Amino acid sequence: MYKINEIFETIQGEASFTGMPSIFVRLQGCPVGCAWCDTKQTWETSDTYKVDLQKTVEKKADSELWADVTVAQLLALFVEKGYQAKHIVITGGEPCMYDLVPLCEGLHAAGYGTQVETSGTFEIKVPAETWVTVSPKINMRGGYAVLKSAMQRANEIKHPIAMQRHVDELEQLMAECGVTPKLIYLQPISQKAKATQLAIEVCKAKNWRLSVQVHKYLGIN
Ligand SMILES: C[S@@+](CC[C@H](N)C(=O)[O-])C[C@H]1O[C@@H](n2cnc3c(N)ncnc32)[C@H](O)[C@@H]1O
Ligand SMILES: Nc1nc2[nH]cc(C(=O)O)c2c(=O)[nH]1
Ligand code: SF4
Ligand SMILES: [Mg+2]
Repeated sequence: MYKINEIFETIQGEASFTGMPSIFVRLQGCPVGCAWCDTKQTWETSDTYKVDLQKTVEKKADSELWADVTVAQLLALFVEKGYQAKHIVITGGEPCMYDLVPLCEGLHAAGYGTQVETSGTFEIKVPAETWVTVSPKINMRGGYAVLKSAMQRANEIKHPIAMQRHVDELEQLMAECGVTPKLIYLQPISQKAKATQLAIEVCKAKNWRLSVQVHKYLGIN
């Protein structure tokens, strides 16, 4: 069983898979507490907010309602909804609070590809084929050993920034971990003009990439 906050089909709006039709599976629960988090409704897993799967699918606005769902139920739902996307983005909340191997293996067996969005604060339990996007939450939780193994497993790094300090922290983390990722994205926090300008300048200077949360500019999920 996985606690699910919402499921929807959309266009991936961040990092390497930007533009890819995707089914998003947003898991409930995150103890990390980033001040600028855009999905705070996923933090709590209190039973008070437990509902049926159908209610999480019908959501018109963000809410803390969540449902317990099996992999088989999820696959049946994708068919029932007529979703065409073959790329599944597992996000949250913090999806790596869960063992994602059964979920990803079930999805792969049904012909889907998988991507996981994680903060690197929990051990990443996914099959080798899963694309892992690490958005490292530095000094937040989980400790250095966990974050280091996440940095080593990452297929891409996506780092939200608003000020130079955030860039410095990322560089220090990569140096300490001894990793030089091929794909490093800077993502301006909350479409702020100053953050966007800084991200553009740093990307040019360091030959990194920009990720601008395209879905927010389009006003879609
Ligand atoms: C909501 S998080 C969920 C997955 C996981 N907990 C994580 O932090 O990677 C998905 C992505 O959105 C980023 N994010 C969250 N709030 C943001 C904001 N206000 N502006 C830009 N990116 C944000 C996170 O850093 C992460 O890359
Ligand atoms: N379109 C779209 N792309 C996304 N990429 C990462 C998202 C997330 O919330 O993890 C997200 C999201 O919520 N919507
Ligand atoms: S780790 Fe991800 S979901 Fe959790 S508070 Fe930070 S951005 Fe939000
Ligand atoms: Mg989002």
